[in-house]
Amino acid sequence: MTAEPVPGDQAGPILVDQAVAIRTLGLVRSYGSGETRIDALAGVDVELGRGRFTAVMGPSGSGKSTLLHCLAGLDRPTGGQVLLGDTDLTRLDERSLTHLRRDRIGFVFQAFNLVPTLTALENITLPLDLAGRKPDQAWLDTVIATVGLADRLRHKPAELSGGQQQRVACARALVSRPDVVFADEPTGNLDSKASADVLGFLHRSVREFGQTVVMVTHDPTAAAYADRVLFLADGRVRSELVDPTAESVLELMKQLDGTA
Ligand SMILES: Nc1ncnc2c1ncn2[C@@H]1O[C@H](COP(=O)(O)OP(=O)(O)OP(=O)(O)O)[C@@H](O)[C@H]1O
Repeated sequence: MTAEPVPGDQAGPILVDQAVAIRTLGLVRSYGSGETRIDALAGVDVELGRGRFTAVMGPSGSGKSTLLHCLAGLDRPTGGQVLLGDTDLTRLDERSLTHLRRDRIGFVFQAFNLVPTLTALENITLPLDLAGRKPDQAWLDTVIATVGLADRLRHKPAELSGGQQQRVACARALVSRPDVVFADEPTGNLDSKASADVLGFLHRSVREFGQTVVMVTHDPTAAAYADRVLFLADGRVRSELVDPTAESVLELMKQLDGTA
């Protein structure tokens, strides 16, 4: 592990652990003010490992999506810091944040979010096209082969099944080799076979390509694909499991429910 100071940090140098892809310090996201104020995140300190698959779970309203959106630079926290490597997202202006999302972050959403008028291949290469970058052909071929879409590349999203569409979205997220891929309920709209395909692919991207993946899910079976599961409650990290199984996740969910 090597460490280096974070440039420009007012509270003094923070050591950056190179094994950590992204970390938060005292992360707060509040909505509203006065009596109607809601702290969606009420002080979250987490370190998410590089080349690791982390799942985020917790009851509805516990802050999972808010955390994911703050980590991915899609939402602005009201307090604390988000450090992607040595970049503090909370200090970036909108333009820099847009570039950071384009160049260093990949997304997979529950609703696939593909462009309907583009083919599967055009959807996959869209982030690179928008950035004016040429795809690394060997890497593109590897990603397409891994998601098993080689014979579907000329199809438009409406001609693909939900599972195939989500595999296109996964390939699109990976093709620029982002620092982190964020997946928000990626299997929420899929049947169990298609879910297993998508989760298997995310898992392989971590194991074989060293990708860092952070996924929000309600499903213990999905969480079991991760290396680590964080459990949120009331905007805070309440507990965690390393090397989870569906059974150990379910068991901890029951315990946490009982003590809520
Ligand atoms: N734009 C907003 N304005 C006001 N309150 C919000 C907003 N977005 C989220 N919240 C509130 O913040 C809290 C956390 O919401 P969040 O969507 O992060 O929870 P979640 O754990 O992802 O829930 P779910 O599992 O239902 O998707 C909730 O109480 C929610 O109502």
